Amino acid sequence: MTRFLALIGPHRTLLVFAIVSGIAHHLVVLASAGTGAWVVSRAITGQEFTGGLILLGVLLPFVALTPWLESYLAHVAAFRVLADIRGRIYAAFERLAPGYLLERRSGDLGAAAISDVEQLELWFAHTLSPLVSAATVPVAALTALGTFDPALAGALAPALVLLATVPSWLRQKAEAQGTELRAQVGELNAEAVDTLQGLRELVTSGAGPRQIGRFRGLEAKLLGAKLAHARRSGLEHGVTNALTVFGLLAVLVTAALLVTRGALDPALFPVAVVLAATTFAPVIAVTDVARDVNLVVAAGRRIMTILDTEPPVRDRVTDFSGDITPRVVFDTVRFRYAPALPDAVADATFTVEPGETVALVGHSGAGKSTCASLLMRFWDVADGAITIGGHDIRDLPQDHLRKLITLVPQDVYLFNIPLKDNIRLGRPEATDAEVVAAAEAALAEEFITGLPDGYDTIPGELGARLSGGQRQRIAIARALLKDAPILIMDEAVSNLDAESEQEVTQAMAQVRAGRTTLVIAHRLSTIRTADRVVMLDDGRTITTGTHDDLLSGNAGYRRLLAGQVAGVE
Ligand SMILES: Nc1ncnc2c1ncn2[C@@H]1O[C@H](COP(=O)(O)OP(=O)(O)OP(=O)(O)O)[C@@H](O)[C@H]1O
Repeated sequence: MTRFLALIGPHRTLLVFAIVSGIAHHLVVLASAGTGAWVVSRAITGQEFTGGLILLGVLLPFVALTPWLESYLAHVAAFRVLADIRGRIYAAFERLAPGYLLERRSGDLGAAAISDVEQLELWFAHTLSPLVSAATVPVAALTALGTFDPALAGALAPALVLLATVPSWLRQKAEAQGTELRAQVGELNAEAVDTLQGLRELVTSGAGPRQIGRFRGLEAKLLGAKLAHARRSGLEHGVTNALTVFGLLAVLVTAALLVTRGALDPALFPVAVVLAATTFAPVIAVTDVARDVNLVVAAGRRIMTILDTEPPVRDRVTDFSGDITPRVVFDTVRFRYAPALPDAVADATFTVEPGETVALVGHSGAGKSTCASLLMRFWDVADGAITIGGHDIRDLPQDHLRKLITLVPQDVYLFNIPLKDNIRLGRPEATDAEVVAAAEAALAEEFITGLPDGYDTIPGELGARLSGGQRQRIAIARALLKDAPILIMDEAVSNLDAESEQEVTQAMAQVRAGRTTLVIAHRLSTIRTADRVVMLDDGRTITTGTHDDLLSGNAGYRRLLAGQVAGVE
């Protein structure tokens, strides 16, 4: 929680004003309740009380104004801090992508960014200020009671002290419950996202009822965690109430004894009782929120785990200037995804000359996509080096590297924003005319203008309203617009119909022209048009050459292409 205090940063002043308003609120309530009781006792005993009434008149507007101010300022500060924390989480996602995100479920990460952060509102808007009030206001009340008679303060103090310690009695249990509950919420969220993403597969394979069963199981677990939380919270609530009554009774009895012995002015009797009653308010306010602080702690830990995770790659340099020749060299590159796993790339050695197209081929699992990821620096090589224009890519800032490279992936991701904005993703400042030119070159213009909303069409989540071939042409338009000198294309393995395939191939030829291109190729039509072919097997470069040379001289290559080339088996 202290780490979260450090995040308050620029919103500190707002929170300080909220806390001051909170203290003022409790003091004003204390003063007006005391004054009210004094006025009543003066009225009953037939004494003058006009001064008290005037004071009440002055105090009452502040009784309304100060809690409003406290709540408003604390919420403004809290919402701003939450927005800052979310910004940090999104930045962390970007820094950690894609390695860390592959290990975590996206629904669970979404829950951390949204509902865990939301949970922190309790701390910033509802706990901090009451905590300070609870620590200061009772001191003022005890001092006032002490001036009437020290025995009154002595009667009230034990209950107050005990009350303040209630949240710590079951702290360990509460923390474990909070951790369990927030983890269950994350799990349920992850399952919901997973189900929605795989809904088509669930429906077509008749696995819907099984999935509903899984949901019920998770719901039951969440319910169990919530009930455990509610039982402990209820117990603490009961104890708090009992201690409050005990404290009030102690003051009541002590005040009555003092009055009987003539040690306390009877007119102060109601004042003492009302003061004691009001003193409990800020302490109870804190114990009320403290019952749920375990959830805040758990949510905070989940958030901090994300913020504290080391990114898989770090910039060794922050600055780079100068031109780079787009010549890509893989020099005895070795890489594995985790220490316990075998090498995904064991010895990749090849060059892509400026403007040349190299097709990277190999059986499934040979390490083709890993090579592309290493070139994008999603991970750093374990041994060997990848250089661009003679510069080790680890000596280029990631921002700079990613400006040099465009990726056209297999599974094109389209955002649920207009197509024109999807196309200008890599160059947001591009004009509409430039977007149209890129779409034309990618052979996407015709189908886009044929849509009712044209370039303003929202493609649906993940581009669901477009065909596979259309999504690929949008990705190619994106790449053309970004205009990076190096292109990585991960060719889709999914079958396109002959017409779409031809259009995508033509569009690819446009975007490849003049660029250093590495194509992860599956189709013979693509491999044939490449200048050279690099064949990987088990993470190693086993041969390079032109398609024709390899076809005539390499049995492994022929086996790889068997079925795609007439006469090759
Ligand atoms: N994120 C990952 N974590 C762990 N292992 C991985 C990961 N991604 C790939 N691998 C493993 O690394 C090896 C190389 O995978 P890669 O995806 O690079 O092969 P590929 O040649 O691109 O295959 P395909 O043509 O099927 O896409 C495989 O054994 C694969 O199981």
